[in-house]
Amino acid sequence: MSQQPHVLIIGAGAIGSFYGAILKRAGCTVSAVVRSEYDAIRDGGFQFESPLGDISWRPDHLYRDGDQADSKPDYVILATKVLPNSDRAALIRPWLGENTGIVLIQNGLDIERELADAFPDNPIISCLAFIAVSRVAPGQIKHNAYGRLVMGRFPEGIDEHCSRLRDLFVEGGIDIKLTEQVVGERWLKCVWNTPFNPLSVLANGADTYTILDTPGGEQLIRDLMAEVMAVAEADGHPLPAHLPDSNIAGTRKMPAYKNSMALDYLNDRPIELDAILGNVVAIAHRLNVPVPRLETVLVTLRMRQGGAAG
Ligand SMILES: NC(=O)C1=CN([C@@H]2O[C@H](COP(=O)(O)OP(=O)(O)OC[C@H]3O[C@@H](n4cnc5c(N)ncnc54)[C@H](OP(=O)(O)O)[C@@H]3O)[C@@H](O)[C@H]2O)C=CC1
Ligand SMILES: CC(C)(CO)C(=O)C(=O)O
Repeated sequence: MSQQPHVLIIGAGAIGSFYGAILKRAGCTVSAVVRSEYDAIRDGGFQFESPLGDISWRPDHLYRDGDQADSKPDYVILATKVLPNSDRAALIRPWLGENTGIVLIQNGLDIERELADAFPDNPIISCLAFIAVSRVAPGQIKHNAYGRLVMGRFPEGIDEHCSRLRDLFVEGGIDIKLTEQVVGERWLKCVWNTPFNPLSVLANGADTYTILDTPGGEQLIRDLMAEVMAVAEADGHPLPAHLPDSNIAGTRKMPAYKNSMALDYLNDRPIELDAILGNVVAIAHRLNVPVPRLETVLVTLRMRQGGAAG
């Protein structure tokens, strides 16, 4: 691999453009595939408001889609939303060389398998983002806080692709945790996302304080967390019993916050219902773990979507 890797971001929205900015600061060549915001980004690049300072940047190469693929980057970072109608393998395929690392910075559970099956010879680096960042206008991004990534090779382990990428992110100013057990880390994060994200949509785009402070709200969150933890344990990833307490205490310490699914709902965009909730319920069914509350939330949201997500 060359001194300064070439990184391609596919789906450079809030997350993709943020981590692209970090890799640009680390001296990488960073290119981007963008869809609806192509013209704005071609004209003005990615403009940031961020506590990190001015991290605005312009992609070295800008593409509309894989038909324009003219290189095989060292890493392809996929940062689209995980939606049922999006063929993620098709988005990546045109850009893959023999040794290209596939990096997923996306929420959800069991979201890697489809890509591991499609590209068995390429390393898959699975990442969890702990950050609050959102698009406010075409090409304009507001980074509110945080930025830490947890990453590891899927299905397990840490290899040289992970370590190299970790070094680059650290050089760019981001805190990274490398993990041997990235699936366990996905479960850990889902204990927060699986209750909070869908509930915020049922509650009409509610923020974290509204959810926790509505009478019965915190208890509902705790009950949903307990169901997620029971599925995680049955799937071979037991989680610490104090997790609901520490998650809730941590959430109360942050300012009132609207998660990414609440923002999608409020902006009339599709929500990642299957990746964040549906896949957890599917695993529960496979392993015979009762999850009545998670099922209720899932089915109600599917009704709301007119059955489209079913
Ligand atoms: N934002 C946050 O704070 C956090 C987000 N996450 C997760 O990160 C992932 C990305 O989220 P986020 O960045 O917020 O989402 P955004 O909606 O901001 O960005 C997604 C990007 O993907 C693009 N895209 C979708 N399909 C295609 C396609 N076929 N070709 C090219 N581009 C495409 C979208 O373009 P278009 O505008 O055309 O739709 C958009 O630019 C999600 O899984 C989310 O759950 C995790 C932690 C925090
Ligand atoms: C954990 C959190 C809230 C970080 O932004 C997230 O993953 C989301 O917004 O979906």
